[in-house]
Parts: sequence; C-alpha cells; structure tokens
Amino acid sequence: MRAAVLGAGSWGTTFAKVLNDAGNDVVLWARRSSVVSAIAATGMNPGYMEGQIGSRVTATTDVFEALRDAELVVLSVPSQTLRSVLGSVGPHLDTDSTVVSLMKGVELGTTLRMSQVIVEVTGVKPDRVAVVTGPNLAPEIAAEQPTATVVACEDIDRAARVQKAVFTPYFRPYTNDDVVGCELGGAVKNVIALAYGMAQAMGMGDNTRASLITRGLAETARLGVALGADPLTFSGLAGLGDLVATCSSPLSRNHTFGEYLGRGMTLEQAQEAAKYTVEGVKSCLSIRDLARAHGVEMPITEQVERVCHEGLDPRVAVRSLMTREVKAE
Ligand SMILES: NC(=O)C1=CN([C@@H]2O[C@H](COP(=O)(O)OP(=O)(O)OC[C@H]3O[C@@H](n4cnc5c(N)ncnc54)[C@H](O)[C@@H]3O)[C@@H](O)[C@H]2O)C=CC1
Ligand SMILES: O=C(CO)COP(=O)(O)O
Repeated sequence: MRAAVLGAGSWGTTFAKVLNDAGNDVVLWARRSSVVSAIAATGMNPGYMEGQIGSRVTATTDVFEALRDAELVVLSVPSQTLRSVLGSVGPHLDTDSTVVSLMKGVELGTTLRMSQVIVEVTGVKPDRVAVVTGPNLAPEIAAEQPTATVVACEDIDRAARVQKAVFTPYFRPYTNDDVVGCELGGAVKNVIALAYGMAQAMGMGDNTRASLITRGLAETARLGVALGADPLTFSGLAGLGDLVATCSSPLSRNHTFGEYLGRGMTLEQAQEAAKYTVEGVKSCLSIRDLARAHGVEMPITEQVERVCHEGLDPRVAVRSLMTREVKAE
C-alpha cells in the first residue's frame, strides 16, 4: 500500500517505521524542513525516534505531496491541533482512502473524539475512519519490542485491510468495530496516568496505584457505555492494556507529567520541564465536560482537572476522592 503519515513526532515517525517494515511505501509529512532534511540525509528523526525509519519512507513538508495517491492517510498530531491541520486536507483525500487516527485526545470546546473531528472537517464517511490504539509506547515499538494493538473501524473489512497493512513480527494488530470504546479508552487513560504519576511522586504505594487503575477503568467504562461503547472493549488492549502500560511506564509523558505535579510543580513549571505532547492535561477538561453533559460521574478525572487547571494541591485531591460518600462497587 501507499501510505501518508501526517505528523513526524514520536508516534508518527515510529508508525512510519511499522508501515515500512510491513512492506508499505510511506511519505511522512513534517512541518519543519529541518526534520525533512535530517530524514533525507540520515534516514533518522533524532529527538523523536532512535534508529532508522526505513528505506521505503521519504519525508516532505508538502502535505499535498504526501497525500498524493495515498490509500492510507495516518494522522498523528497533537489532538488539539488536528482541526487546523485538517483544514485544507479534505478535498485532497483519495475517494476510497482510509483515514487512520493514532491520536488519544478529546477536542476542547466541542468534546468531539478525534474520529468525529476527522469526519466533521474532511466530510469522509465514518466507516472510512479507523483508529489504531492500545498499549503502544512509541520508544518500545521503535526498538521492536513485541506489542499488541487494536485497529478499530465501523467497517470491519476495512479494519482487516489496515490490520494487514500494519502487521509485523513485533507489532500484532487485532480488529475491533467499537470505535467509540477504543477511542475513549485511549483518551481517558492519559488522565488516569496523570493521577497515577502524582500518586507515585507523593510516595503512595501499590494499593493506591492499583485502586487508581481499577477505579479509573470503572469511570472510563461508565462514560463509554453512556456514549454507546461495548463495555467489553474496556477489558481489552484499548482499555485495560493501554491504561496499565501508560500508568506504570516511566516512558509515558502523561505519567511523568503527573509526577512533576505530584512533586509540587505548578502547571506552568511542569510544562516548562516537559516540552512534548501531554494529551491528558487538555483532555481532562474536555472529558470532564463530556461526562457532565451525559450525567456520568468521573471523580478521578474531576480531581485531575482541578489539580491541573485550578491549582488544587494533589494531596487535597486524594483526600476528596477518599472521603466521598461510600457506595457499591
Ligand atoms: N508517543 C507515543 O508513545 C504515542 C502517542 N500517541 C498519540 O499520538 C499523538 C501524537 O503524539 P506524539 O507523536 O507522541 O507527539 P510528539 O510531541 O512526539 O509529536 C507531535 C508532532 O506534531 C507536530 N505538531 C505540533 N503542533 C502541530 C501543529 N499545530 N500542526 C502540525 N503539526 C504539529 C510536532 O511538530 C510533532 O512533530 C498524540 O495524540 C498521542 O497521544 C499514541 C500512542 C503512542
Ligand atoms: O499512548 C501512549 C501509550 O499507549 C503514550 O502515552 P504518553 O502520551 O503518556 O507517552
């Protein structure tokens, strides 16, 4: 297949390598010409991925050149920038191309999931949009460590075609037709990983952390079910799998950012220390709004939002969580 990957950050670059290794021709779109020059000269994208991206991958700053004849159009930019990146792209998509979202966020203001933003801005039908998500820390995949993932699409035949296109001995994709559940699993786990990082930095132990993962999954599933997701999705790779990987890994940017906040940094200080995409910091607001709009209780998400955006001390957030009225599991 011919694939375009828009966004040459950590995951976009690594996914270009996966596509290369699965036998596809790939054009990687980067905003900065320095990134394109580095890839042309060395085959690498230093600062975003270790090692060679692959001989079938070329890079360009011209988005229309990247999109030409692309059967797969893979989107991997920070969630809150997707709408502007897509602005001029719609008319340049091939009529039967598949648009693949790698992003894990919910748009601020609209509370739309990334696949919904794609449909709204480009006009493609929802069954042409696939989502790739799961426990997929990019540095581990770049090192070819065995990883499973999910390709979710309403059109299961299309999901199977994407599955074939990204299947390598180190990257094992499963199909799923629950786009809503898979996307929400990916977005909410970033918020729970912020809480987990805070708890870890405050010296809290394994009971606390297991409680956060379990109750975090419970509130994710509650929101998912309210929005029409299959509850089983949350016990799979896009739910529990990604939640465990992101919460427990020092490679996770959300986990690390949570640690900064747990050590007492302000949001601004943490942002100064972390010059990379931390989706949960913005998505905690949109996910909270989405939950409130559907009458769904998401207490961990509510407290993470208050720590991030209202300056609440994380210790006070923990106390608020623990002293809520008791109830049935
Ligand atoms: N890094 C990882 O391990 C994984 C990341 N993801 C998701 O993939 C998405 C992309 O994340 P990463 O590649 O990790 O982020 P990153 O911070 O490594 O790279 C983001 C890329 O987007 C570009 N960018 C930033 N603002 C832009 C704009 N306004 N217009 C166009 N391009 C812009 C940056 O120059 C950079 O190339 C996120 O939603 C993230 O949650 C999903 C799975 C794994
Ligand atoms: O989504 C990820 C792993 O599946 C990456 O998580 P971070 O964005 O926190 O690094």
